[in-house]
Amino acid sequence: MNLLCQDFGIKYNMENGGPAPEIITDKIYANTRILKEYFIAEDLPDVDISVIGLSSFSGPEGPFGVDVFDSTTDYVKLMKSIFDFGSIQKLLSCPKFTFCYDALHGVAGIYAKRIFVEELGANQSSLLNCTPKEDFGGGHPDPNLTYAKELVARMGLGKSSSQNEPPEFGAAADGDADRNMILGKRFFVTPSDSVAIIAANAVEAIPYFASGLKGVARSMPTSAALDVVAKKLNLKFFEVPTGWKFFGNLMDAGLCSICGEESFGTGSDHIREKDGIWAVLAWLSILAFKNKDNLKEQKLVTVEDIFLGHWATYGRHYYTRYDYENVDAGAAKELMAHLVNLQSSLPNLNKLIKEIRSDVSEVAQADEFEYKDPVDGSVSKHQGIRYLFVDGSRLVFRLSGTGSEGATIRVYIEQYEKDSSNTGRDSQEALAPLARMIKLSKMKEFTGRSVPTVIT
Ligand SMILES: O=P(O)(O)OC[C@H]1O[C@H](O)[C@H](O)[C@@H](O)[C@@H]1O
Repeated sequence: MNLLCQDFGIKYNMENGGPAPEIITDKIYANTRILKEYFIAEDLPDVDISVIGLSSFSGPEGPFGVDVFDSTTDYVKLMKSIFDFGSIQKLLSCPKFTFCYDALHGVAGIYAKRIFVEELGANQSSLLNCTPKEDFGGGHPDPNLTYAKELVARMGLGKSSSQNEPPEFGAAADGDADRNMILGKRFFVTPSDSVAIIAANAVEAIPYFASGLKGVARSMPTSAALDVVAKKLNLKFFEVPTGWKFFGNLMDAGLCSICGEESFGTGSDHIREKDGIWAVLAWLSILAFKNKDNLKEQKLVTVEDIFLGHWATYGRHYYTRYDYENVDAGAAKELMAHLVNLQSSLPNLNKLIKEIRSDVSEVAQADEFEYKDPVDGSVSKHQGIRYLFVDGSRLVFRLSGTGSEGATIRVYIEQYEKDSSNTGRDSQEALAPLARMIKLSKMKEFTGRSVPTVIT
């Protein structure tokens, strides 16, 4: 990677293994447009990647080797340097603590067997879909309430007909194991809350963070649950555009220890990507810490108990995301332009809001999110259209950068509730008045859609 950067004449540290910054991907793209030919080494024998060892070859530029190694061994070593495996082991061996991990037939299965079963002593029956399959067993390896169906049913969420008592703790990973979903018994953990709770408990529960957090960060559309933790704990805080590369810069500069995105990505500065297994170990560490003097008691501290305690201290950020998938790309662009237009006059905007629902608070600030990287000074514009309300609520519109057909419009709806007697409501119900504000976007008129394709 370093070579690549030198070739491009750019001074960028890409040895950190994180996603490439735009300046590099732009250069790569430019190169693909001037490439005239490439060579294929047709007679290179296959390397059996199921066998560990070094294979030597000779090529036109001299001898070279292909080293096949077991990446789980390196990963286990790294995780052992971060977490207290002994305390997690005690938790997992407590008969009252039940656990379920769903790898959705992705690569996480290999790591789950090695870490949760072999290293930490979890029961083999705790693992669901942990054999990696090329077609993911016909499923879609996305760790969310829609696609992790089996886990969701086992955890007592959704329309489960099972009579069995759900496990205390459940988690899932996506196909390449960088994203995660965390669940408690009959309890969904939003990714925005997950990173906030990990940050609030990291110093006490995770040895790697024992000397304190350098700072925390979230992507713009992720809820502000992390902001209130940072404020109370007096931590450096960053709000960055969507995309992990922005966290990497902060981490390389020693400014950020823990970060997360609403799109089920959570991680720390141990690497420069999100890490699905790390997130599960972080949650197991918090549960182990909260239960350290409690394992022989009648009742364990549950995921839900941790949430109730957290909301009592920090308040709750009700949060939901609506996705309108595969809409006409032109219509999506027009809708976004209309939303930007609406921002030109706050009085007019607030008049429209009151006409839709008089009990929704006024917009105090409306803008397109723009980020100036504090490390390299680069500026990223048009990173989502924000409506920030006087009472701390937010409505954010963004075009997905990963959708495969047409355009996907994401709408993020968030409302802050400080009063602890009001933090236990159903989030769709609590957010219903604010969700009506989607009308501002003329969604139906532009796209023909009156309901989202997916609600998370
Ligand atoms: O643009 P979206 O479809 O919302 O996807 C956003 C996500 O894209 C990729 O998966 C990146 O690795 C994530 O860091 C980012 O959150």
